[in-house]
Amino acid sequence: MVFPTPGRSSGPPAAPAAYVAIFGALFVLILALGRQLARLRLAAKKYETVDTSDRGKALVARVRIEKGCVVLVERAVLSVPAGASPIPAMGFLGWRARRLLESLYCPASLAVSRVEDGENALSDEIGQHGEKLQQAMVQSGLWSVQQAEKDFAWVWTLLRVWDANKLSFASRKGVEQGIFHSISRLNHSCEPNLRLLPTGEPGELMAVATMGIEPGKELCICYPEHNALPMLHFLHLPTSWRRHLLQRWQFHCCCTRCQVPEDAARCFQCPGRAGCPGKLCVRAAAAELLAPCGVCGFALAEAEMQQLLAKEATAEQGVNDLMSQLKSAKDDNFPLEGVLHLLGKCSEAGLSIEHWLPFWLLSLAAVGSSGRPLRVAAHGVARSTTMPALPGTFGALAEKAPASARPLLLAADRDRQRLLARPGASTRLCLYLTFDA
Ligand SMILES: C[S@@+](CC[C@H](N)C(=O)[O-])C[C@H]1O[C@@H](n2cnc3c(N)ncnc32)[C@H](O)[C@@H]1O
Repeated sequence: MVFPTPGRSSGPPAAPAAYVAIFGALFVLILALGRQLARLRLAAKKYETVDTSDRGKALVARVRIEKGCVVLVERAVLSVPAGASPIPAMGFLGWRARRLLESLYCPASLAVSRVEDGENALSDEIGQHGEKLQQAMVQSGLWSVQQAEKDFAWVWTLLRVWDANKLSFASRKGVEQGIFHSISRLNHSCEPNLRLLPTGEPGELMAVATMGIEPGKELCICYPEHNALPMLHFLHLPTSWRRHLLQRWQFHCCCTRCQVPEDAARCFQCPGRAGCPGKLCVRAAAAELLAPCGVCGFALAEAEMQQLLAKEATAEQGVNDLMSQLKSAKDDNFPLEGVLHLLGKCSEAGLSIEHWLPFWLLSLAAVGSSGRPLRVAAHGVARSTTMPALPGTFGALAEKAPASARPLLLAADRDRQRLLARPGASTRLCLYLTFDA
């Protein structure tokens, strides 16, 4: 005796036409849902991609974006541990990822290897114009000699894309480098309005607004997130130095800050009427001369300007010597006295507190007097540009500092108290980066 299987109809089989109709209807429904979801996602997107006349494509805000808002979260299309060659990973890319990467900005050659890039620069591995690429592909073990010859063109394209678009970031796996579909479209600015932060997930980053952004405004990040010096962020450097470091990306920065003739990182206290809070800034392009005071209009004669610039150069020489000393310094012999002495020299030279030399020395002094290991503090600032609030104040430091260093220390103390008094100031104090204040 044959029993019907439970759930199975014992009646005549359904007509194939009915199945086709059901599957057809389901397919149409899924398509419509997909389209609706895509539309919703687009509506929720806070940015759009536009073409610019001088810096390729750019992302601009579609809506008003509030400070602290997460503008986008994205997983890298391709990521590898920092310093590792991306060539083997390229051998495993699917066609969709390849197409996506091929659509990103692609320069004609690789950036020249620079000391600050460390070892294993891509241009060292394969030559600036890909001369040694086929050899590197075969050495990776993923390509035969014949296949390397065939795939050369697209791997060479992807490597240039990689070199121009890769970003370094920390994740649970350690420091990684990766390229992204949207994040890699963000241009650089020396007054960025976004900061990239790791979400903690491997290969994932989020872009957070560091200020309120109006619709139509370009969204920008700061490319060299690593410090140029221990505890001095790239954004505090003088224009000429920023320009030098940006050569790594092979472009001349056309952000608004770089277009302004006065260099805010090289300013002197106004020597005009007593107590004038104004500054005289170096004009970056015009043969090292100073612009008149923005507050009282006081202007120096050329000979006096030369004198001030000579004093600045002497202070800078002292700082260069300190840098060499710091490179070999151990955590337990932090040269605090040397730092305070140099701060005094900066004060005597009339440098304003925003000038990069005193700014850097003040940061060092704060860490040096807190008893924190220099290495830990420098790393904290390099990765996040924020520092845990330091226990001591600049005021306390001023008591034991040479008299010449006191004016700058006391001014820094007032600034710090003002920062701490702001609503929302937390125990994590953004001491060194005031651009997003
Ligand atoms: C990661 S891509 C950014 C997106 C790129 N604009 C595009 O069209 O896809 C980096 C390149 O954009 C250009 N770029 C980015 N920021 C710039 C800036 N501030 N000034 C000039 N060019 C810039 C440079 O050509 C740089 O190599």
